[in-house]
Amino acid sequence: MVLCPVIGKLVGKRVVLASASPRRQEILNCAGLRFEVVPSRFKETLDKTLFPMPYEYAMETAKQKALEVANRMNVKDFRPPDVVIGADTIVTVDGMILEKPADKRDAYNMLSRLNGKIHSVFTGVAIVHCSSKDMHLKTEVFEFYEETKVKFSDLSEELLWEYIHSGEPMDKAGGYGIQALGGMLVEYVHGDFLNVVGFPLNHFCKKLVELYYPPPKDAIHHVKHDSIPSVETFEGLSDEEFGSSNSALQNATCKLEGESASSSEATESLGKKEIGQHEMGEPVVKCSKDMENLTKFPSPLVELLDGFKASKAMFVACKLKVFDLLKGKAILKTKDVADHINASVCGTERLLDSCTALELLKKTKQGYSNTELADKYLVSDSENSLHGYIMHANDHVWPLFTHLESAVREGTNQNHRAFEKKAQDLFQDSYYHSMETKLRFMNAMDSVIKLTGRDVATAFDLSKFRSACDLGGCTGALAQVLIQEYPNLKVTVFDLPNVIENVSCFQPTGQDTSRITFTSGDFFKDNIPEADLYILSRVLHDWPDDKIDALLSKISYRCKPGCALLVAEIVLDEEKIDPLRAVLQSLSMTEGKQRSNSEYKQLLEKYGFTQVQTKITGNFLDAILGFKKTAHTVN
Ligand SMILES: C[S@@+](CC[C@H](N)C(=O)[O-])C[C@H]1O[C@@H](n2cnc3c(N)ncnc32)[C@H](O)[C@@H]1O
Repeated sequence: MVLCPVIGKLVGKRVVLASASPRRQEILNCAGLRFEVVPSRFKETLDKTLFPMPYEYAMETAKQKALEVANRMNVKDFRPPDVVIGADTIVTVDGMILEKPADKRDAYNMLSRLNGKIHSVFTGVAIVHCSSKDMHLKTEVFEFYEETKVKFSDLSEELLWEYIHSGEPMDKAGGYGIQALGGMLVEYVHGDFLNVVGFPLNHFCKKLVELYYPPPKDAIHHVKHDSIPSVETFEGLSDEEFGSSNSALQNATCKLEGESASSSEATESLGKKEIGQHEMGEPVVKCSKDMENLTKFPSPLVELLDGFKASKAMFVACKLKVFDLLKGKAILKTKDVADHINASVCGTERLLDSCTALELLKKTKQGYSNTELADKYLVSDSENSLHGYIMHANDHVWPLFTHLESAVREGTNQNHRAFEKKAQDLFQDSYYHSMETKLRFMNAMDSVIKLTGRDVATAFDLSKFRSACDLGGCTGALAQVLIQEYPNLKVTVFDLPNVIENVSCFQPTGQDTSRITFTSGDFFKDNIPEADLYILSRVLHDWPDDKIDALLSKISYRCKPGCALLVAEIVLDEEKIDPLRAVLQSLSMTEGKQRSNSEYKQLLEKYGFTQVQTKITGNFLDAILGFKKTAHTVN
């Protein structure tokens, strides 16, 4: 239930709390806010001496926490959330800022400083509104702080230590938690209690009012519509009106003359308050923005409803090479584009307009041209082109997803329905069943690694390894990055014979590839080459447990103590609901599955790899590294 009408302003928006604090989550949850939690990775290490006032430090830290999350999510999800909320709580006493204690001794020092005295608790809050254009994040930051004074009783050493040994002080600013055992230390509080807990809810709601309910404008603005006379609207009803129990009011849609409902019907449903004076003989309907929001089609659902149309529009424009035609500074009229792509003028116009609405093209009087985003990623021969991956999505993934309902009902891959061919082996029978599909798949893999390979290769320091073997290394795109990053490394790319036969057309010109060797074989049946470092990039998620067992047993057997296995996959969160692209990818129902960090760790440990570390890169693929401890025996 949404208790506070201003919180309702955030309904339908993707709101993220950039804080791991369970107390902040609880306060905002209780207020009825729906949000995701993405703890910030911003280190709280700003130089305190740069801030004349302690609350300035708290506000800056809150802002940096929120911005870090907004940036990370923009890169990860290719679009930012709508709102990110950051907060930072500090305690100040005798001009000193106290944050979370590092250990028990630190907690003792802090609590001794507070003992018997009045101190201030400041929480800085940043509300960051996000948007993005061509993947460039734009932010608007609104900040505030709240101060609460707290008086500690005179406490004995024994009590202080007893409290410290309870473990409660460790993750709390100032070393105490007022909402739990720490409440016993406090004589009185002046100000907002929840601010001491970690989040000044009252001030937050006031800030939302300020942001979303600007004072009513004297000016009434005119709404223009082709088929109806211009009418006037007021913006911003009061909270009271917004929260009115009159359900007819809440459910009412603004009805204007010329629309199907008569004005008397409108008067009835909206009540007198909503129907204004007649000016110049025209009815004036006062329609608050809040009511619009309540009755508006929820935007996240609109995005989901239309998402498939947007994807397909981009796929088709790529397939017809529209972006290739408009590459660089080219500007073309509809007719010219239609002629070049051999398509109808009316169909081409609709496609070009849709791509413009999707911000892939720009439209001016002179014609259509590529946006920066399209030039960089959608032109088929650009350095960072995702064209290959998009064609794979169009020609392979799309048909599979048209049978999603059957996939869910039957719990199986839908190759037989989508391609009229049962796939015993995903690669031989599906991706590689013709030269065309094989090259398309190889192109898709190549294009993704060109964009993410560097992050995988540098997720860990691999400089101590002299030889690597990229199992299922496909075109050798990751091998290319590895030899550039590590001058002493030689890489063997191991893949199926019909892949290795075709790698030559993917090799970069003018680069030294002498440290890369291509070897063909089947990693389930054949011996795998010897190496210090084995790599499995996007291999494990494709196979069922028995195949994984065969492959990892073989690698473990070949891998000498001190040597390592590097896995590149999208790592799911422990709840397996994030990142979205991995969750959705699993719907195509290959026999394999996506895994969480703890599952990858367990899997690697099962096959004799220790010190397993994971790096979430923030790019398309994450990296997991484990070291072989002792020789593993294959059963
Ligand atoms: C999903 S692709 C990943 C390619 C590449 N590692 C990457 O991350 O872009 C899986 C690769 O494993 C290869 N592969 C599949 N089955 C194989 C097998 N039995 N032996 C060797 N390679 C195999 C495929 O040919 C393909 O190149």
